[in-house]
Amino acid sequence: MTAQAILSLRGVTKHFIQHLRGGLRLDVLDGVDLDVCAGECVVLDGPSGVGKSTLIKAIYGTYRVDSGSIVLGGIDVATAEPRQIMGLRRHTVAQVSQFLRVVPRVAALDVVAEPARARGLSAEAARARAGELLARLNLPEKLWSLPPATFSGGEQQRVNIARGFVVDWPLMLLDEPTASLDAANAAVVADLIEEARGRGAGMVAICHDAPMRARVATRLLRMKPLEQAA
Ligand SMILES: Nc1ncnc2c1ncn2[C@@H]1O[C@H](COP(=O)(O)OP(=O)(O)OP(=O)(O)O)[C@@H](O)[C@H]1O
Repeated sequence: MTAQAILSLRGVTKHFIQHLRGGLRLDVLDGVDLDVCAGECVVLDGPSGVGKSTLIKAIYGTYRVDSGSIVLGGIDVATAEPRQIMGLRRHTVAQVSQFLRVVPRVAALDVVAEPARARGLSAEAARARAGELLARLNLPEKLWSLPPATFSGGEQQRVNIARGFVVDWPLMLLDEPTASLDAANAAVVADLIEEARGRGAGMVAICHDAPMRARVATRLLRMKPLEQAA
């Protein structure tokens, strides 16, 4: 691990067995190395199906990898116990996908404030920070007290983004965070990414939109499809 690396991957390898295709073996990641330092936003680059989401899910501890190491916060996610992964998700790493996992009957403002509350901020301070973010992301204030279940795709995505940025995470994993946003809101997300980088956050992102990618990426990790055995 280099001096200031927040995240360090070495030799990460992963395959899937596709049971619906007669147990076909699909090799997706083969020896991925990556260091992400404070203030960097590394964008994963490669064709559809190359393994970008798989790599993000492996870093977040959702997918187990076959071999290699994924070190963040002094813990190797590749071999960590579930409670260590939960600890990393509470203090060190956040994943922001394009879809909000809707919590029934909880107001949008509280959905956004919750990670800040979980990190010890008072209810008042967490809600104030949540409100600032929702306002910046142009979510009408009349929606803040409603559960997001019935919100449009773009409204839910903005709630999700606000929830991701409500805490100053050391590492953020962004999976198409602007996929259903208009240009004005996508620009706000780009600002939030830049501000988080300025605070020293490291980021790994998937971003298909070329102008957005050009704006946020400090570096690309080029991923190539693996040759599959016949
Ligand atoms: N849980 C799973 N079980 C079996 N195969 C999977 C699983 N998750 C992903 N795959 C397969 O692994 C390959 C890589 O998928 P992944 O979603 O990581 O690609 P991607 O690069 O993010 O693609 P896209 O840009 O289209 O989102 C695909 O062929 C996919 O079908």
